[in-house]
Amino acid sequence: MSLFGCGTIGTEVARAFADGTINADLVRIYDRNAEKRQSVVDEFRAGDAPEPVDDFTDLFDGVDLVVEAAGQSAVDEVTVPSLESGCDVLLLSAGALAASELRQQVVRTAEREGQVVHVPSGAIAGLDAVKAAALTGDLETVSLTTTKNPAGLEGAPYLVENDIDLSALDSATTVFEGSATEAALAFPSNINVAMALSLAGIGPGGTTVRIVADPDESNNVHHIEATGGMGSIETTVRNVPSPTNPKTSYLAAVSAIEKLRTMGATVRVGT
Ligand SMILES: NC(=O)C1=CN([C@@H]2O[C@H](COP(=O)(O)OP(=O)(O)OC[C@H]3O[C@@H](n4cnc5c(N)ncnc54)[C@H](O)[C@@H]3O)[C@@H](O)[C@H]2O)C=CC1
Ligand SMILES: O=C([O-])CC(=O)C(=O)O
Repeated sequence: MSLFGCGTIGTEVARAFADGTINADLVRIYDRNAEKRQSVVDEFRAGDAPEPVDDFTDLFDGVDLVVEAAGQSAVDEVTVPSLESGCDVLLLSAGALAASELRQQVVRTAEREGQVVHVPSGAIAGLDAVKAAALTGDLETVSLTTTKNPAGLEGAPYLVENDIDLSALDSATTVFEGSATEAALAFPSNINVAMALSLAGIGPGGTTVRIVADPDESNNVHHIEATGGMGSIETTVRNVPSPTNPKTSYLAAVSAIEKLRTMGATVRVGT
């Protein structure tokens, strides 16, 4: 496998290769920041380390899967070339697929090339049930309410464009309501989970998203509600943020690791 993105999630994923949790080889790594590449190499014993490359197109040769853990712009750059080079992809920055043109291009390319696009559950719980409910054809509503400390939302384009100053908040405040499509553009680094939920359920146009900034909340909280002919589903995850990136829940990295680990497992539990 190869890794695109050596930040918070990429480093945790690399550690899982280094300590044998994932029973496969990490062959090459890429990040636009050379220091980040080197710090991932340093996670490995000499001789076992992946090769750091400074051009992402060098990730593909002889590799079966590329893990993207960088950002929405990276999904745009790397997904189609990976698929065309015979690699499956695992996308953490799934919100990029809110752009329907890219989503269609990715799906068409994967179909044509016979490759697979993996979107892990990431920082949320319940995609197994939502997927099964969607299969019945009568899943009616799916909503996600995400509550983060202002530190986990800072810098989002929607807040900047609308002059929303989170430092002025003294209580929980809804800062955004809209579809998952709108949320992915408004909060590209905060709400990739909404796209995973959309792809599992009723699509990004029909999935509704509410984002709450709460100065008294220290966790990244994701509450899903889904209703339909099968009954109703509710899940809440209260995630501990990653120490190196408060936007990113620690569970997101572990979810990707578990996805990669079970690709080679004999017993695979869950939908
Ligand atoms: N699906 C999910 O549940 C979750 C997804 N995410 C997403 O996963 C991605 C990674 O998250 P973190 O590791 O916390 O971010 P991070 O900011 O800690 O690390 C990202 C790394 O990617 C590199 N990078 C970014 N864009 C790049 C590009 N276009 N080309 C080359 N290198 C690039 C940066 O230099 C940095 O080292 C983000 O897009 C984040 O929004 C985060 C949390 C949950
Ligand atoms: O890690 C989280 O809690 C969710 C997140 O940032 C995302 O989906 O982009």
